[in-house]
Amino acid sequence: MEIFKYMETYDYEQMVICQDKQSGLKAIIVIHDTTLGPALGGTRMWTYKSEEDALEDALRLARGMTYKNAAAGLNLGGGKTVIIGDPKKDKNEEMFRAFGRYIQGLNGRYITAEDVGTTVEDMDIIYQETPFVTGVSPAFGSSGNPSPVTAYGVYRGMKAAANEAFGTDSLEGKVIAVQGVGHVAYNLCRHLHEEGAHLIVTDINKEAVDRVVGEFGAKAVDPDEIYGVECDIFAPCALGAIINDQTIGQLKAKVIAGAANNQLRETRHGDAIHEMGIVYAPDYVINAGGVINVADELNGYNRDRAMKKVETIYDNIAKVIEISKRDHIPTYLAADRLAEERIERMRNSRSQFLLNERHILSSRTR
Ligand SMILES: NC(=O)c1ccc[n+]([C@@H]2O[C@H](COP(=O)([O-])OP(=O)(O)OC[C@H]3O[C@@H](n4cnc5c(N)ncnc54)[C@H](O)[C@@H]3O)[C@@H](O)[C@H]2O)c1
Ligand SMILES: CC(C)C[C@H](N)C(=O)O
Repeated sequence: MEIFKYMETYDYEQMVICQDKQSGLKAIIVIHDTTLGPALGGTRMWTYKSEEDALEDALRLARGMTYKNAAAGLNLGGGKTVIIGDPKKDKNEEMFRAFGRYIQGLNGRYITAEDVGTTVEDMDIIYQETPFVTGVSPAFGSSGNPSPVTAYGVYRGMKAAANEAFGTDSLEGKVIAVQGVGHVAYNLCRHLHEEGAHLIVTDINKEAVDRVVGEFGAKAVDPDEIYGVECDIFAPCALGAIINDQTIGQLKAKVIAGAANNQLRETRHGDAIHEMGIVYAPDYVINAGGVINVADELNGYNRDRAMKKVETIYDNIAKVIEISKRDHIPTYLAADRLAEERIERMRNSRSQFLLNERHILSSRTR
């Protein structure tokens, strides 16, 4: 990859390569845009096939956070970290302490939280080195694990998308295919089951599948089968790029609404599903519940206030669908316009992020 060319094309601000030999830390922090405020985005730990793959993931995810935070109406920019390694085998305390020191070195330009492969316990370790971390344990006055809140936001957004496709936002009796039943999707399945939906699920982790089969009466299928199952709604809740040339032709759903980041491999895949008449709830709009929740920590966490804002994901998805219909454009493009217009308006009234008291997580105890 020609890094500067890529960064220039999508207007990235900064990339930090972090290496700590003793702990084995190999991390890439990417700050995409701080027009709206400090870059808030989670830390993913994953076994990438190559450094190139890790770099590309970090870049794509960081830019996604800029759009997510802007579309959610947060005064935050976008950034993300990937740590190269196996979250089941390669973690140690020194690694997250070392990573915390790198974050501290950015002096508030980047604030982290959980993502795939990282946990509240990891955030607690980072917090020993820097206040610029959210999703820390409630014992510190924090909001804890963002996944259940993300799940609730996805559930609300799914209802808004269903309203467009089926003329009712009730999910009772709907068949919903869920790809990946990890932290977010387990909680999503609970909401869907409580509303009377029928679940078809898959995961590469058998234990995760067994849990939702046992608790919510879900039917399990193999990972490759999930795209082609007969269903009303497809909920991608694993990793990104799963709407692509290989999968689109298999899809039977009328709605795509799930938690995964970067679901479209390329924008042309968003055009294709639009032409097929599928109502697509743009990933970064529907999965903003977690970041809305952790962002509230910056004001001294208040769960009621955070949940009220998460409720607005229903309205945000409805608004994106309305713009899509009004302007005859796919929903992914409508969401991009919403986010870009907000950033542009703010860019004209202020430029770069400056640290002020509101961004210091002072309400917590150490
Ligand atoms: N956790 C959050 O609050 C949050 C917020 C916004 C977006 N997201 C996104 O939602 C997605 C899920 O996040 P999570 O926190 O639940 O992660 P997780 O790691 O707990 O769950 C992901 C699940 O997907 C499974 N999986 C991976 N590859 C798969 C495949 N090919 N087929 C089937 N299953 C597969 C994993 O085994 C795991 O159980 C991610 O894309 C994440 O970036 C998460
Ligand atoms: C909780 C958030 C800061 C990060 C989350 N993983 C997301 O992608 O939105």
